[in-house]
Amino acid sequence: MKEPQYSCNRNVGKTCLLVRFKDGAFLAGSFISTVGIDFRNKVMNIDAVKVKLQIWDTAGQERFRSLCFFSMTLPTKASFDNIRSGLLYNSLSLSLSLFGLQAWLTEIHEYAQQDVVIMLLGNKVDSIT
Ligand SMILES: Nc1nc2c(ncn2[C@@H]2O[C@H](COP(=O)(O)OP(=O)(O)OP(=O)(O)O)[C@@H](O)[C@H]2O)c(=O)[nH]1
Repeated sequence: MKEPQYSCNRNVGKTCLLVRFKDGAFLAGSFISTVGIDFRNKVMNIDAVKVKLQIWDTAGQERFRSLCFFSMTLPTKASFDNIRSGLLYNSLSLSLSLFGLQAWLTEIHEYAQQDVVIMLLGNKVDSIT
């Protein structure tokens, strides 16, 4: 199962949430932007069946966006064709991070399968002022 991860803006916490999900750790402090795209695998037991999740962590920065889409459209196994679901992130502490979601939705619907499942996640709930 391929489970990519999308977002609209940088610095909303995509990598942190992914690391937390995979390793149970939180990356506090210094922050390094994702360049292009990154992958992480996690094997889970669901109803006694072993399922391998492949989660893609995309770049939030506009200047790395074309690299990210280039990687996704390469004619390899890791391509848009294999996308089963997408996670759209926004930071609840930054109302601006909602802008740009439409662009990601358009890309997903253009390239991914018709029945792709999309989930909207709100992060940084602790930083709402
Ligand atoms: N307060 C708070 N900070 C967070 C939370 N999640 C992540 N951060 C911080 O937000 C910063 C950015 O986190 P990343 O996970 O690198 O963000 P990203 O969306 O992957 O960034 P790009 O790769 O540039 O798109 C880091 O300094 C994290 O420590 C959260 O839930 N609360």
